Amino acid sequence: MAGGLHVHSEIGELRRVMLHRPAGELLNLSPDTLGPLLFDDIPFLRVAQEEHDAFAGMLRQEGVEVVYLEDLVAEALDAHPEARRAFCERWLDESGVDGAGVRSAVSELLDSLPTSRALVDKCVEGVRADELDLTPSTHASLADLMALSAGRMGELVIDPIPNVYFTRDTFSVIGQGVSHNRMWSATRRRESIFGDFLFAYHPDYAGTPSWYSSDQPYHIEGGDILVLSAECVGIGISERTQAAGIDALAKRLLWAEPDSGVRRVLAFSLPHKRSFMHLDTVFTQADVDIFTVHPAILGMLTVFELTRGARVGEVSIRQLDQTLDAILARALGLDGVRLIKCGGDDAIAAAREQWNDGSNTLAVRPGTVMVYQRNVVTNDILCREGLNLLEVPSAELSRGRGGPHCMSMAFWREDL
Ligand SMILES: NC(=[NH2+])NCCC[C@H](N)C(=O)O
Repeated sequence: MAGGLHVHSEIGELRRVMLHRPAGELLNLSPDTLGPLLFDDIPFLRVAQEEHDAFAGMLRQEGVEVVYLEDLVAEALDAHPEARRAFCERWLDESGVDGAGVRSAVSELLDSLPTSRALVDKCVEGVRADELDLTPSTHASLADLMALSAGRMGELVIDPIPNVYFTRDTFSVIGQGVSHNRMWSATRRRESIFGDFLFAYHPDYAGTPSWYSSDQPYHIEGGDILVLSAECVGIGISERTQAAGIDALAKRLLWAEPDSGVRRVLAFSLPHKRSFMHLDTVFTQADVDIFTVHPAILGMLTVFELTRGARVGEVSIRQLDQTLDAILARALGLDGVRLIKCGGDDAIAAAREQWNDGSNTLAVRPGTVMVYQRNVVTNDILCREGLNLLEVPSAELSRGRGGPHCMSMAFWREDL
């Protein structure tokens, strides 16, 4: 296995995966900022890190190479020191620092950091006013004064980016290329900077074909993208992923030069609400012919198929009227697939365990899946259906509203 990317399924033997270890950014969450920062509670960092280390350790135990986003971005900046300034400027531009005085104080803080890795960590963590070296020029404008009046109480001048540990979402590996996604929420938009610099400058990843770029106008989030096979990609039309974004991504995948290999995009229309946040929160693939699903979506998904149109660059669209299992079976070239319901037939367990990502499984190979330990009802059912479960401790990680699939981006899977 060389550098680069190779993902043609959701379940082929996982060889390399990218994570982010949650860190100081979670300490910069406060009750007042939880809503806009897309958290429902404040995780206890030390335990969240222990759980995350357990997750990474279990992956390694299965023979998977674990790489960390923060290391890759730092390596990219080390390989191209001239890119460090552009990286800082873009992060400052997108961080909403309007006053020139505060901006230059933050810039100095960034410049004082000894390593690229410390820089990346700081950018994720956010900046408190009491970390800045304040001079008279820092108070030169109204914008500076307003930014700092909060700061006197030790508050944040720049918000943290606490959702980085959901590495599934900001860019998506499809085949040998990558979709640089434009995120739906303001809090997650700066995450794109990391992927953009990684794929521009990292020695192992520069030159990777791009299927979508984060400066396009329509949002797409990676949790909505499932690589069902080398020829077929499933994408959720959701609160997070706009239909127009899928039009653009599908067109590129279907007609890209060099060829992406994708011949069919299935678009699944989801209700626009938080419990159905992404396609991977309502179903994920666990084995060649097994999916775990949120029972509430059965019978209510509208599915469209996008394929090459008659002329170069054209896309033809048709609505599929079969049931979800029939659509998935056809997409995978199988006679049938089994859909295992999160929570079984118990509506309360289904809703509760769904909320804690009960159907957000990460396959390390066909039939062996990582799941959150806390979803005992669903896990019991998955076991009885013959799946091999690797249970990730999840009391704290789950507070960010994402499970093993959301917390990982597959970089390399063996072909099935
Ligand atoms: N692929 C996923 N389901 N990711 C979950 C992301 C959770 C995160 N708090 C957000 O709201 O964006």
